[in-house]
Amino acid sequence: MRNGDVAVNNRFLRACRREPVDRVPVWFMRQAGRYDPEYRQIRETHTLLEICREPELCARVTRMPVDKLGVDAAILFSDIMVPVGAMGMSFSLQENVGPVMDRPLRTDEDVARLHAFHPEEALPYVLETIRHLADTLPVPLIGFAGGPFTLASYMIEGGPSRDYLRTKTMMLARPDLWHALMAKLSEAMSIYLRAQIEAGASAVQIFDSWVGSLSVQAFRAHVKPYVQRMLADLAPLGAPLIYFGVHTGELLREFAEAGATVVGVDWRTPLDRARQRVGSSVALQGNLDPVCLFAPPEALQREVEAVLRLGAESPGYIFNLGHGVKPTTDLAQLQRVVEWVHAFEPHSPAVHPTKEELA
Ligand SMILES: Cc1c2[nH]c(c1CCC(=O)O)Cc1[nH]c(c(CCC(=O)O)c1C)Cc1[nH]c(c(CCC(=O)O)c1C)Cc1[nH]c(c(C)c1CCC(=O)O)C2
Repeated sequence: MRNGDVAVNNRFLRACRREPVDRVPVWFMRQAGRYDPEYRQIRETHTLLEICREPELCARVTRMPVDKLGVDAAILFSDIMVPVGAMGMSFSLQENVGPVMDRPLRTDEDVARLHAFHPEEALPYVLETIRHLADTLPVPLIGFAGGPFTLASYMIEGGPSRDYLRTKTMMLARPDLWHALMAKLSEAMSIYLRAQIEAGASAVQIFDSWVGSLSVQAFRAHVKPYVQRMLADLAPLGAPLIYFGVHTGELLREFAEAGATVVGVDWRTPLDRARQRVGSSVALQGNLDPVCLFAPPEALQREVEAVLRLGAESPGYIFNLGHGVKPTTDLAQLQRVVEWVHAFEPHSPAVHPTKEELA
């Protein structure tokens, strides 16, 4: 694969497709962010949404971790809330808090007012950024959108939440309204992701970060059909489809069944257990605890290697954190992790302690 004169490193895409790889591919959720002094400097003069709206700057920020860390994929710099604005709900991104809606979504009228959007018309800058990156990056570009539960939770709660009380109450008390909302969100995000792939994203990730707050039964009844529909709509495009949320150990099998081709795993579930749950037809991505990046290098290296041994046991594995890079992380620690992941021999049989050694 080439971009003009640049050869594109495709080990990330090969691993997504469970094909043999020379090295385990690695990228980090939130790999462009406040841990990087250059990013903090840009943020002194631009808000996050301003960066998103300026294709040249947005492409530069997207590319920074590729050049600084040596990761095997870039992820579009944007936010899951960007298309929420295009659907007619205004919000702000508050530092150290997250998205806060100007007016939360609570009533039938609020759901009726939410509208579909044409990505080329409503968010032309996103697609322009993707086109520019797809022509110039030395690694594949991952596009993304928020998952329907996570977007609904911000809309309904009005901001971050601990217990998703209003969201789950709507699900139970007003199933008709809930289903209307899920249908609108999943359809809009599926159109948005399709546009990203058509503009040049090689893979997409659905960040349903907070869906792990649901029981397996609630996920099956109230969310899974919509995720399944999104994934089925996108499957014919041939791009790998990553589905991720935190606290989702019990849901991993459901994610694979819903049609994800790559399942993201947080740090709570060991990757061998995740593999048992999802079967052999999908790839896995994860799952170093982001807090391990605050450990001394020797301790960090042990943790990275422990993750690699479990993850690389079967084909189709992408190294990542179990959630996003924390803002106070040391950039040098991320560089070390990339080096160690790339030094690991993916095909060497994992070294298991013998029964005698364990005894
Ligand atoms: C839940 C969620 C959001 N946004 C996103 C999610 C899903 C991933 C996850 O679970 O973390 C997705 C997201 N947000 C951002 C990206 C960029 C791409 C990347 O490097 O991963 C991605 C993939 C930029 C951003 N989006 C945000 C930042 C924080 C830094 C800044 O304000 O510049 C970044 C880099 C703001 C944001 N936006 C959101 C939150 C919770 C926050 C953090 C608030 C804070 O810590 O100040 C909503």
